[in-house]
Amino acid sequence: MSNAYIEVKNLKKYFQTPTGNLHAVDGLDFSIAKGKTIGVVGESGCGKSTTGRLMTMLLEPTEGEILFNGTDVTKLSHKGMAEYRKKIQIIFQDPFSSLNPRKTVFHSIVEPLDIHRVYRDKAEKENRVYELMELVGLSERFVNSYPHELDGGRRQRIGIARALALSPEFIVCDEPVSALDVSIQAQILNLLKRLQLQFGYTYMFITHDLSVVKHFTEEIMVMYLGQVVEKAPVKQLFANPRHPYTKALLSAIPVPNLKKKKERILLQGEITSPINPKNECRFAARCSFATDECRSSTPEITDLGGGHTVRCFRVHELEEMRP
Ligand SMILES: Nc1ncnc2c1ncn2[C@@H]1O[C@H](COP(=O)(O)OP(=O)(O)OP(=O)(O)O)[C@@H](O)[C@H]1O
Repeated sequence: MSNAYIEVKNLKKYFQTPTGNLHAVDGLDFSIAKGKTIGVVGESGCGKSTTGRLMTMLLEPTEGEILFNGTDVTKLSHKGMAEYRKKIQIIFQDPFSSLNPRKTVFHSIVEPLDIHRVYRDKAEKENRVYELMELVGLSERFVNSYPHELDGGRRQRIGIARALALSPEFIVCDEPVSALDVSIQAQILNLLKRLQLQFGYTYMFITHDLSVVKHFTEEIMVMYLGQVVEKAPVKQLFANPRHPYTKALLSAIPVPNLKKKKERILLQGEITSPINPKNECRFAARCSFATDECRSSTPEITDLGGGHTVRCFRVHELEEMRP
């Protein structure tokens, strides 16, 4: 038996739509070690947020297992689920829409403590709110401010303080910096990193932007239409991406050094529908290397060793073709 802290097996989420079953997440397998971060990357609609919501059980999976310390949380009793919910938290992209505009900073942060009745003593509870504000770098002078009176970075700090309130173990960060200015992005990423070092949090970091996770995660999982097409330790993925889709994503990251100018790979062709997907490689319609085999059967995952896996029929052939 594996001793992974979090282990996900064959996780699926299908949504019923008027035209058929939409395969939002279609057979994910991965694990996360305690205190580490997994990055989940891919274009809009590939199933990143659905994966995050499944991990926090805000959505019920259609199939599959989510083992948390060896316990399958998809099968928890009502009481067991209440305990699990305290250990896992989610930080959303847009704190403005996830915060109640009529609640002050104090009331936003105290809410999870009240819902879970953590403190009987009022003074202790207030102290905890101030402690959380300090942890996330939010000055006490904002305690009675409303979200609209604060900038995006400070609003996200409230979102983080709320997520930390119940002392979680695992935090899903769903595009936590995408709505922020670049200068503020770095501050929030540094804060999340510092908190991880201080409290040993395990993170799932969801983003459409590979450059954001480069210095933040140990491992990256690239998703395309509900499936993982490539998973690797972060350095390996940036140094030697093997799936044509990962290569295209990486080619879109601007490089500051003009001498190292790289060619951007533009993806052409229509994105395959996630509704009742055919038996084919889901990337085939946009892949310039696709063959008849790619258009008539689904590739299995190839294990390249060292934690690097790829879902592509032609992975070895394409490596040989490299200049
Ligand atoms: N409640 C729902 N009902 C029907 N379809 C849904 C539902 N939620 C998500 N989907 C569909 O599932 C697919 C995956 O959506 P998801 O939001 O997980 O993608 P994403 O990668 O997070 O995209 P984005 O970055 O735009 O949020 C999309 O095709 C989306 O339209």
